[in-house]
Amino acid sequence: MMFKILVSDPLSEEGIQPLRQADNLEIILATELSHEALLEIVKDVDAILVRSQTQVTREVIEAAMQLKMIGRAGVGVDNIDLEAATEHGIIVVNAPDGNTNSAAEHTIAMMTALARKIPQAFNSLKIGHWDRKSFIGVELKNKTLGVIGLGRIGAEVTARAKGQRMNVIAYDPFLTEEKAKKMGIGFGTIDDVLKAADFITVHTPLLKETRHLLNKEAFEKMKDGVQIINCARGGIIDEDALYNAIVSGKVAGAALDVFETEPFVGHPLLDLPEVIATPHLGASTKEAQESVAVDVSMDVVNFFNGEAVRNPVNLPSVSKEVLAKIAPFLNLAEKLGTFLSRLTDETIVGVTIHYAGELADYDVRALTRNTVKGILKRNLGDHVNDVNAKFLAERFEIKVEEHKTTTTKGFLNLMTVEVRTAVASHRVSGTLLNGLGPRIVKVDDYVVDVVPEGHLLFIKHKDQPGAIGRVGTLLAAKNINIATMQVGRSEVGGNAIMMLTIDNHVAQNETNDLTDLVDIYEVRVIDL
Ligand SMILES: NC(=O)C1=CN([C@@H]2O[C@H](COP(=O)(O)OP(=O)(O)OC[C@H]3O[C@@H](n4cnc5c(N)ncnc54)[C@H](O)[C@@H]3O)[C@@H](O)[C@H]2O)C=CC1
Ligand SMILES: O=C(O)CCC(=O)C(=O)O
Repeated sequence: MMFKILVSDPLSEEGIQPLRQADNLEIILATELSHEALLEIVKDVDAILVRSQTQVTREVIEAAMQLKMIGRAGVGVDNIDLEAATEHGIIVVNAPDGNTNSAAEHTIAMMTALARKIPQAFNSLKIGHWDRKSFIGVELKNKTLGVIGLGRIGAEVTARAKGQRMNVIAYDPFLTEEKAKKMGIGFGTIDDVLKAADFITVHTPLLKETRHLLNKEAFEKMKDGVQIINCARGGIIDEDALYNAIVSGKVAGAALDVFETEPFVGHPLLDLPEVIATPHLGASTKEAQESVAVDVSMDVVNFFNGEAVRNPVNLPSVSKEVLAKIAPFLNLAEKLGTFLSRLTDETIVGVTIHYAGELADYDVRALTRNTVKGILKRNLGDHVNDVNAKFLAERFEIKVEEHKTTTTKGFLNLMTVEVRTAVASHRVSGTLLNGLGPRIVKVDDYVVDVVPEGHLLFIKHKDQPGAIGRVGTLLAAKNINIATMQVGRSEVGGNAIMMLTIDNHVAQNETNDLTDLVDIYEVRVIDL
């Protein structure tokens, strides 16, 4: 099968070689598209690869009827509507490591250029002035750099700033005093950083919590003559507040690579001599562009070959080691979900998954997703997948819970899934038997031993002589061949179940006359 991959922002040609080499991918290079042209071209593509220009909005996602994947060759995914992608079951991947170094180097270059007024001096020289008085700078040595956001780039900037003999103080919600000590930097609240720093650089994502993190109040807390660097995302700084803080003399200078609205042209900030700027060039190096394009292309190749992706944004990533351990259970998890969804016609309001034995040691989130996917498939078919399973469960107000216990009776591993409706609950347990594969070992209170595969008939009956024979005779009359049969009962003469595997699918209504038989209460067709 061929998949169409739209590359709608300029990506390094060397970097997209993995796409070109894949024989199931057709690449469409179409950059600088108008909004209308983008809406048209996405209609039949299977994946879109972007940098930061293309706005992958809900409208674009909803116009792309075949879309399965969005790849961001870079870190920030604020140009992609993640909620809409997740809702539509579209996986979003990014390339979080490939441009870290370039962005950190750009930050240091901007800070140095700012401190020494290099762009301003160059502009002056270009128009014929040999002016050595107007461009007195400051040294970086012994100045304090405040780093807000100590992730990949923030940490690289910190290491380089220390090389410049700067003191660094950082704030990040995940930074501990111990870690700061180990890194040889100061640790504090955001206010401590704002108050202490001579230079402040931001390296957070743009989130609700970080929008306008540097606003009027924040500038008021800073030292007089502070200088600001932003090579992360435009909206982190309130540009109007920055403008006022520069004009008032509070802020001595700002180096900006990113802006609230891009392209950023004709803005009053650009008229201020204290401001230097680049047009979002943090990641614009040959090395970074090649690296991010390779990373995202490899994930596209993996995805369309049915393999796990390395850098999912709207799915928790699973390490290779964890995946190797849980992979054999993924199929079992989905089958248990599918099985349970067929045991009731009532609305499911809750799902609890008990992981026991060796499963208790694993990161089982992928198994939970697969179980929920199996449950929802009955009504949603292909509309539910790994990406949107939990999202859809939330939307349908189905409460999903996980429990773990290291002890199991008789099994090395056991997954028990319970679904609750307003009137009843049902449980099914499954295990992976060493060398024998998956088995369903319990349904509600009945112990069974069934391979979860193919076409099943689940029959509730009364434990009476003749019940099984009557079912066999009627199925034979319908030319339905029984491949295997399991029987379980709660007590002699009490309620019992039969689980039959049959050779071909039968429709539920073809089994209606089975319930007319004496002592047969309920028949459910389950295709696994
Ligand atoms: N100018 C450019 O071309 C480039 C810009 N970027 C941008 O740089 C930023 C940082 O990227 P990475 O370091 O790769 O991301 P990262 O995810 O490794 O680090 C972000 C850090 O920000 C911290 N953070 C989140 N909320 C915070 C808050 N309220 N206050 C303080 N810290 C907070 C997080 O805990 C995390 O440690 C992103 O916005 C990314 O989009 C990245 C590459 C190139
Ligand atoms: O693609 C680019 O050049 C921008 C990179 C960027 O901003 C990011 O990775 O977050």
